[in-house]
Amino acid sequence: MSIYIAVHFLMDWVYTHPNISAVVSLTSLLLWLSVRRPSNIPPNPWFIFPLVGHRPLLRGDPIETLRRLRKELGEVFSVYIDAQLVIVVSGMAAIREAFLIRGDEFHWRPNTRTCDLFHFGVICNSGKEWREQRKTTEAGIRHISPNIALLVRKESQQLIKALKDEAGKAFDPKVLLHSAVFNALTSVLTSRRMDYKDARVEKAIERYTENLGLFSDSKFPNFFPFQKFLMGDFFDVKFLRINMTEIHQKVINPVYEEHKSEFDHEQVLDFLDVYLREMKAHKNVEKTTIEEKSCQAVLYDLLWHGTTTTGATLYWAVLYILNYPDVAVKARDQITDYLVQLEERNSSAGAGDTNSATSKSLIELPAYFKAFIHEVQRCANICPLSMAHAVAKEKFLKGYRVPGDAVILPNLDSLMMDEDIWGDPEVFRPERFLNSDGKLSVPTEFIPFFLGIRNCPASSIAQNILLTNLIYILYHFDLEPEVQGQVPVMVRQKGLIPMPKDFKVKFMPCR
Ligand code: HEM
Repeated sequence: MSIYIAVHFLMDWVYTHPNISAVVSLTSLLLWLSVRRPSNIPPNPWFIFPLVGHRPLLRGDPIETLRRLRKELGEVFSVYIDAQLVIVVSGMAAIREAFLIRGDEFHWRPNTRTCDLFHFGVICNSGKEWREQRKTTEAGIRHISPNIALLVRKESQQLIKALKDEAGKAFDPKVLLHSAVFNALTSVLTSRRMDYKDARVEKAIERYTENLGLFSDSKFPNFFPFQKFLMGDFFDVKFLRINMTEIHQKVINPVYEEHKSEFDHEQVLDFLDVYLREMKAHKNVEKTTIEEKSCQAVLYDLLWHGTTTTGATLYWAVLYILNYPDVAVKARDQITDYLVQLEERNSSAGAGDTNSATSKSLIELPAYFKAFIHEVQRCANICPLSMAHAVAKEKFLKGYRVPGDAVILPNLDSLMMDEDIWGDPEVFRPERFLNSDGKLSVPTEFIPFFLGIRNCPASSIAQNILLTNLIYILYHFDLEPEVQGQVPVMVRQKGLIPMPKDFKVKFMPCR
């Protein structure tokens, strides 16, 4: 009887307040739409907040949360960030299946706002367009590979000079290390050297870092479907665009125009020359994306991603050297012996250049030093979620449905920091990469440059820059903390490329 009265009362109220009823019904429908989940998608935390999904769970340290969710939900799980379904793929078996064995299906990039902005280059492209850009990018990198070591070495010597200018002073080396990488990349890719004092270098680093922050920032509208229609710049999209335009105008376009006006078929020297040659070859090809704006966008991608990733790794390496002086001494002893041997070998062979640690094969480098670099990359773990992937249309992975509009994240953190693989993943211990004969031994799960058709196409350039700069830094300097006895703490900050908290260090020349 009481239910009958309540229903009757409700209907009466709806009848007399039609506007309020419509608003309440619409709001309820929207709330219901925002918490409903399609069937058979990978498991996700049962409680979902209306409109923001699982976003509140990811506040704090999102990587820590994903580690916990992996334990609770398994190797393929999902979370909702606002209205966007995000599928996280963890562990070697699932990562191999999706991105190596079925790489073609899982190579796509999601249709997010960020990818909209960057879609002419290689990083954010998919399908046929991506294949064209990727092929040309790989051809360009292959073409320059014989010269990489020499050019990188020259740039490293400039870095050592710049560090000697700061000798004995406590300073934050972040910008200088990123500039060193940026300069090495412009030199290798475009044959143009930029000086540390060139204002464009510092500006480019500043803009690249800001853009990375905007990408990483949780308020960025990638996952909010209605943001496109909002007025103003709530989500910093215009800010991101202005930054990109500035880098294009100050760095990319001038160097592109110079190359274009000087292009000589007979003298294809660097990456840009290779791209220009391909543009000529594709001149009469219908619907090709090998064109001017893509060339500029690819160069932007390489400089941006290359500088931020490799610069971050070097910054972490300096922090590890400060925190683990014994490891640094051991690595340096090996490097010193190695450089002496190389010098002797070169002088007995009559070679003019005796300082050419890296123009010789990097394979000859001492095992412990290489193990040190591997351990820096593992612990720095600078691409914990690699980059966002997608599928063109619905697929199944490990029995779960992967809808065409889902964002898919390869959880590289699940490999770099897995207790089952490393035993003590939180400990910095280069020896883990050495076998019982003292030779370098790298587990297959160590894939900082990812795997499959979408792996990092420039891992050889990145490794060269890392090894060469660290050889020279260890060889030329003792590193000391700003205040004797107070070593900077190793706190990981949030972000797409997690950086340590800013710190200061003294570079004390030892030769
Ligand atoms: C320590 C340094 C570096 C690390 C750890 C690193 C790691 C990665 C990873 C994990 C991916 C991801 C793939 C994905 O999930 O799609 C990637 C892609 C990429 N990397 Fe790197 N990278 C480094 C340095 C560089 C450098 C120096 C360059 C350029 C000179 C570069 C150019 C690229 C490009 C263009 C892609 C996109 C490839 C594609 O979408 O097909 N990387 N890198």
